[in-house]
Amino acid sequence: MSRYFPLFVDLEQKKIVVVGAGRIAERRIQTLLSFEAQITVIAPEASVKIRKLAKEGRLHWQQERWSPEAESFLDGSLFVLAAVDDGAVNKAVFRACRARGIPVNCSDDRTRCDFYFPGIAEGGGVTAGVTAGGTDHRLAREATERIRKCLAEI
Ligand SMILES: C[C@@]1(CC(=O)O)C2=NC(=C\c3[nH]c(c(CCC(=O)O)c3CC(=O)O)Cc3[nH]c(c(CC(=O)O)c3CCC(=O)O)/C=C3\N/C(=C\2)[C@@H](CCC(=O)O)[C@]3(C)CC(=O)O)/[C@H]1CCC(=O)O
Ligand SMILES: NC(=O)c1ccc[n+]([C@@H]2O[C@H](COP(=O)([O-])OP(=O)(O)OC[C@H]3O[C@@H](n4cnc5c(N)ncnc54)[C@H](O)[C@@H]3O)[C@@H](O)[C@H]2O)c1
Repeated sequence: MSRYFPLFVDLEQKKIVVVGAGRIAERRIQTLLSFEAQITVIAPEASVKIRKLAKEGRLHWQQERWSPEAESFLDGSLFVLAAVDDGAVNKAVFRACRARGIPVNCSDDRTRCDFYFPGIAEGGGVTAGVTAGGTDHRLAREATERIRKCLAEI
């Protein structure tokens, strides 16, 4: 696999579908909301925080399991995150996105990621996205923290 290119994208008003509403989905949704994305979550159960965001109208929670019928929710999305605690479901989401030409990230399998979710460091008017090339999330976290400290001094 070649190195992934760091692209900086305007997410304001862009539809993003997240399948799964647990710990990983919640962390990533909070990040994406801070970039003004329009989130649709598909999951039968959701974390307390995601339920609260849905109640406040800050995202749309489609309370159902992934199924072939749910595929219609993918239409018009800029990209999709699959963060279900069941590899078979993440794989099914991956296939549905590939069939539609929608970039997809499976949080349980680096080989099923058209893009990686980065560590994000911001400060002094700078936004940095950090990846260790998909091979080492601990290294990505450590580098992100170091860059955060660096940007705090700018
Ligand atoms: C950077 C960060 C962003 C974020 O997630 O926000 C991130 N992972 C983070 C944390 C983290 N990841 C994992 C744990 C729990 C285990 C532990 O504690 O060790 C924790 C800790 C936690 O969750 O606290 C496990 C894990 N991660 C991946 C797999 C699957 C695989 O490797 O195939 C598995 C095994 C899952 C399983 O076993 O089922 C895959 C990916 N994780 C990535 C990003 C992508 C690029 C990574 C890179 O650049 O190299 C990539 C490749 C794809 C993607 O998901 O985009 C964030 C750290 C920064 C921060 O916290 O600030
Ligand atoms: N990439 C990363 O950084 C990283 C880190 C840790 C774990 N993971 C992986 O991410 C995935 C999610 O982990 P988590 O800790 O958020 O899990 P979790 O148990 O907290 O949440 C799982 C979510 O999936 C939903 N779900 C279950 N079946 C579903 C279905 N059929 N259709 C739609 N939604 C369904 C549940 O309702 C729940 O909201 C796991 O595969 C885990 O291995 C990735």
